Amino acid sequence: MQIDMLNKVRGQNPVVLNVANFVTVQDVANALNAIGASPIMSKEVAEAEEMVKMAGSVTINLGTLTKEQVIQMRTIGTLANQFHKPVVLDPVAVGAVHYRLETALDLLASFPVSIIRGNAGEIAALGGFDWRAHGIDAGTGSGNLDQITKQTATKFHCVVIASGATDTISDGKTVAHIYNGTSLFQAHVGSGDMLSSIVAAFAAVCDDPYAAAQAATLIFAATGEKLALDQPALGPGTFGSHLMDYLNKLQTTDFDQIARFD
Ligand SMILES: Nc1ncnc2c1ncn2[C@@H]1O[C@H](COP(=O)(O)OP(=O)(O)O)[C@@H](O)[C@H]1O
Ligand SMILES: Cc1ncsc1CCOP(=O)(O)O
Ligand SMILES: [Mg+2]
Repeated sequence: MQIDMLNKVRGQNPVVLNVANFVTVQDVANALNAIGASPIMSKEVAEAEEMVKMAGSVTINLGTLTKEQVIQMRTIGTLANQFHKPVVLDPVAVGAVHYRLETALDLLASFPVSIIRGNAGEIAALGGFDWRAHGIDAGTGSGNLDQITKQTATKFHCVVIASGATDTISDGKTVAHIYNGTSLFQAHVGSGDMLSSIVAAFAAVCDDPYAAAQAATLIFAATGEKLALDQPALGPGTFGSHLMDYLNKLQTTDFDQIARFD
């Protein structure tokens, strides 16, 4: 586990281009900034080429998609591939809304992505597995998440992160798990979106998307866990603002005692 990748993010301050959703855009920008990356959001397709050239990586978040935005997503994804910039796809609610699933599959057929980061309901839907997603939330299913994550990674030739109480990560060959976290993440809308863009920040400074996915997922989940342990009185609102402080202040050594993964 390359926890010291956090220092590379802070040292290089990579620009992360985000096609964000309008619900959590500010959380995503602040979380990226706090951890040491440089966020930029864009809604205009005409600036796509300049934006992609400037960026170290790209996050495409389907959270509040429109037809116009899907054109922008396709343009940015294609350009990112052309300029060798890693793309992270966050397939918000594809497990619950058929239109979104069709759109996500269409985008994935148009350009390759380095990493897909979603909850279990979203990853199962992309992989074609049976699951009962619940809006933006993972919902319930009885499938084996190791198999679902691994086979979805194989299907799309990329790294897949299925986040949740345990985060399951696969490159299609092996499966890794992160056991850190806190249930307060579930109470704060935007936790998954922040994670996806932080994964992109790590992918910008590391040529190995599997290693970047594992390091980013561990650091995000363990940061929330340490915060919840240090300040047990926090609720969903205060957790969100304190999370920014912790993303900013924690050092790699702070994870020595707390990190749980295999
Ligand atoms: N029940 C839980 N217990 C601990 N951590 C959780 C739990 N659910 C989600 N997380 C953490 O919350 C973060 C966001 O993941 P998740 O909630 O699955 O995404 P989304 O918001 O897209 O559904 C991840 O870091 C994950 O580890
Ligand atoms: C509530 C909502 N509606 C559309 S996008 C969105 C935010 C999803 O955020 P997250 O997946 O990070 O919880
Ligand atoms: Mg989500």
